[in-house]
Amino acid sequence: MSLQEFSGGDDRVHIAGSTTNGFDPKTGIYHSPLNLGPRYKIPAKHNLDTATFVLSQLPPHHEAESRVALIDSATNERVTYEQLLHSIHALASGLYQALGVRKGDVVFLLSPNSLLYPTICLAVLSIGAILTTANPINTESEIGKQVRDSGAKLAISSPEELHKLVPTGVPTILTSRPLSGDDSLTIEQLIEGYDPIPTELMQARPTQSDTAAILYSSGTTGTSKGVVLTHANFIAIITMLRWTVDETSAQDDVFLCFIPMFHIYGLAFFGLGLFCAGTTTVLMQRFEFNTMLDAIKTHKVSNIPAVPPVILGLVKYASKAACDLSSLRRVSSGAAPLSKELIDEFRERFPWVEMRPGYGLTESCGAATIFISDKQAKAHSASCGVLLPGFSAKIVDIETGEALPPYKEGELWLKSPTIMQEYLGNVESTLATIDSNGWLKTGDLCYFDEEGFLFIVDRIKELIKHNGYQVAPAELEAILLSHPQILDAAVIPVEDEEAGQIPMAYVVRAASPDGLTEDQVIQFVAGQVAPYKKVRRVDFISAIPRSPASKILRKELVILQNKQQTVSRL
Ligand SMILES: CC(C)(COP(=O)(O)OP(=O)(O)OC[C@H]1O[C@@H](n2cnc3c(N)ncnc32)[C@H](O)[C@@H]1OP(=O)(O)O)[C@@H](O)C(=O)NCCC(=O)NCCSC(=O)/C=C/c1ccc(O)cc1
Repeated sequence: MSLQEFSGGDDRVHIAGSTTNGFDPKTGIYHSPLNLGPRYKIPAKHNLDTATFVLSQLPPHHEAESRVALIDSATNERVTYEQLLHSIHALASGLYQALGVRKGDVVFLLSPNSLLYPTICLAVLSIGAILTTANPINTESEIGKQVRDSGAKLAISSPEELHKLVPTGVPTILTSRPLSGDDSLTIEQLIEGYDPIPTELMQARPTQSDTAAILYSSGTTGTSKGVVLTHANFIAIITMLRWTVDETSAQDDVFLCFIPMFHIYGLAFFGLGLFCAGTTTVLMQRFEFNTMLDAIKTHKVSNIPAVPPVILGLVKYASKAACDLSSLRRVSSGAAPLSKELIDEFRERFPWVEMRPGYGLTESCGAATIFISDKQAKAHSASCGVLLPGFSAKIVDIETGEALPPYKEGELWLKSPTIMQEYLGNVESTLATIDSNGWLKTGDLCYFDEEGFLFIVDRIKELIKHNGYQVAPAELEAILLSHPQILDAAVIPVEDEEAGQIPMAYVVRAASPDGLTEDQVIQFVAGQVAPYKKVRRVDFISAIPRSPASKILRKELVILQNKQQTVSRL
């Protein structure tokens, strides 16, 4: 969907910050009750890329010299806005001139969060190359699959993960020099060795309709899929983020980043978008609870985009630990469900901190809902806010396909200029996820109240959410079935207080009934997947329930599991 198509036809009167429900009973469509106002129009100019858009909004030169964009929480190293701008241009020039990276080439980035991460993202985007990112804890075979699927021409890797890229044969440069003294080319060398050349001098500039990134998500079905996001998608979400910072008076906040920038949540905030607002971010390379508490105190952190396990940790441990969280002003939450009980407990323990749950997907290029005021967030405690400006939604009856009014539960469908183009090379999944009118079927069971606040009830799609990361049961089942002693298998989510959910496998053993133990099954899967995807419990069963069409009836196994848990508690 182009921006031009999107901008037509909406003549309703919006009041910024208000929450009329925006529901049109004639069409069954919910419109955002918010608008961007005259200052923050999503740019319609076709010849515009994400990096140029972001860099045009950095603080002015006289401020950029001293204004700090990033601080490494471990080393206290700082990057000013001026240094950031210089590094991005120098790296873009190095990638273009020394390595011949051109518009449309896919660059695979494999690294934990680092001060250089945003520079790499913005440099890649500025020359029209396509960014694809991955979790550095993914296994060699998961990484190999993504390299092949995305068609990566070049990889950029942290030294620790290089060995996983070697078998792919893709030329790789390192983010920094390894301690071993390996003499591979590094990003640091490119930044030091190349003078910025104005991006306008480069041939074939990217436009809004070009692909900017391919981020891997499990989508509503099956295994990992490449979510194709355009520059138009990023420019739209960054415009909304910039607007959000103003609306919530967060310009002078000190942000803490531990959410990974290889996912859309971290990428949109910390890899790209927040620089437009001139804010300062304290960056943690790896998450560790006590290090986080120290960083909050040392750097007087005021704003944390977080995920539910971290909020649970704050509630359970921080209030008992001798730590100073007085600088905190706001904690938001995304990526996985946050219970009303936990939200209420958080507010009780940290009454000076605003708690703002949100909702978003990789397929919507990040956030789709927001709370503009704390008053609203408190009054609608189990909700994740109202639609962001420019978003429309439908609640669709799962049986009849009918668009439903407030308080009726159905599948949430979204439309906005941030919605992905497609799943890379997967027409079937794209057609199953985006309908012919551009509606994205989220796979989440939701309802709106009469004021336009969204409530997530359950997941229709069969994804497991472990620590805010997606785990696709089908991927684990395929691995289980490759074991010679496993006849059949199904994987379901089991609720877990700390991680949200853990993957549990039901396994039908082949021939010798005592041959295979729970631990052997767990180890077999653990050897092939990233740690967050590990099967953490196994139960043996005589047959997996399947529909006549042979589809696994996971709901039946979930009911069985719940019953077993109740029995074991008695
Ligand atoms: C901070 C968390 C919650 C916890 O970190 P952790 O404790 O280090 O755990 P990890 O999950 O990183 O690591 C899991 C496992 O990997 C292991 N590990 C760790 N680093 C290593 C290593 N380098 N080598 C090898 N093993 C290792 C680690 O030991 C552990 O192993 P195990 O004990 O077996 O579970 C971390 O899980 C985390 O950042 N989760 C968030 C994921 C996330 O951002 N998802 C977003 C998806 S996008 C989305 O949904 C968008 C929504 C959105 C919503 C609203 C909005 O407004 C906008 C957007």
